[in-house]
Amino acid sequence: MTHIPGIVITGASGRMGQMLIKTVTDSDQARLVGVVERQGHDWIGQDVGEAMGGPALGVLITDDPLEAFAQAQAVIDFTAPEATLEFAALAAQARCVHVIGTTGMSDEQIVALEPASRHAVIVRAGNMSLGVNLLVQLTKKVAAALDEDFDIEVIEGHHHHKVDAPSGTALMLGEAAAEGRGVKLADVSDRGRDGITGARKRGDIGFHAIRGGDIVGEHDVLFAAPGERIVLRHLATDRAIFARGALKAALWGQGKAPGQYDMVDVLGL
Ligand SMILES: NC(=O)c1ccc[n+]([C@@H]2O[C@H](COP(=O)([O-])OP(=O)(O)OC[C@H]3O[C@@H](n4cnc5c(N)ncnc54)[C@H](O)[C@@H]3O)[C@@H](O)[C@H]2O)c1
Ligand SMILES: O=C(O)C1=N[C@H](C(=O)O)CCC1
Repeated sequence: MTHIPGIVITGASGRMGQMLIKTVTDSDQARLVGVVERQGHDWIGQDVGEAMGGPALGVLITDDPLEAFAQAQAVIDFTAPEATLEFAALAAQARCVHVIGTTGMSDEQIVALEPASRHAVIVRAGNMSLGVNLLVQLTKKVAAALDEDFDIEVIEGHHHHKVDAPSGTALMLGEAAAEGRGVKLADVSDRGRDGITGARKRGDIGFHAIRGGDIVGEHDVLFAAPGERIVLRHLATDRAIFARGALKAALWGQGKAPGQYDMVDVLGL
């Protein structure tokens, strides 16, 4: 019996799914024990290595998540909100650590994760990279140090396939800025201005989304005052940074008490 945790990757054919499969198979700290795709996908039943255009990995792609989770100690899930909710219940049933990278979840969907987190560890973050999670801490500090003479705007850019806006990362940065200022983001959030909007409201936190080409993920937090500006910036150039963070979270979660955690917990920031 090996103590190396067995990992299941959901959304196997996706941009992040394939990156996660590579990251787990390259690691000597984890074993790939299952991969899941949605029902009807043409990868179902194939060996995942061959489906990805490489050598066989001895792991067949399934559309039965519970069967896969039952063999595993952790599930790494970068899919879509409805799928993630279903996987949370099944991962809890299998007592697997559930690492959630999926973004675009509504407030109601986030609340709906609560029952699963009473039985299993959930680590959820809109961005699993070390750099962004450090930027979140910096944003909180800078926002706490400056007053409302500094207008805060979060500007993000992603590839043209991305379906949700603002990005999960932009929302993390907005939350951090609001927390630093001691306000609730919901009370000050101003998303994507268009038309005769009137002058900017003092204290608002603005969000803007660029979508184009193959941008992996770019985030600026702008603090703009009369006469000076500060820009905090993170540029992702390789999805491997998200996959490495997710694997770290899956390993960190082993043996932890059931509950909801984030990358600040995992990275000890
Ligand atoms: N937290 C982070 O660090 C981070 C980083 C990158 C992407 N993301 C998020 O991860 C998610 C996926 O991004 P992507 O670019 O890989 O998208 P993608 O569209 O390339 O991949 C999503 C995959 O999920 C699969 N899927 C959907 N429903 C499913 C179901 N019910 N069962 C099994 N598989 C299912 C799809 O078939 C697809 O293969 C998005 O929400 C994105 O914002 C988060
Ligand atoms: O490619 C994506 O989609 C990404 N999503 C996350 C977000 O919404 O912030 C992280 C960056 C890449």
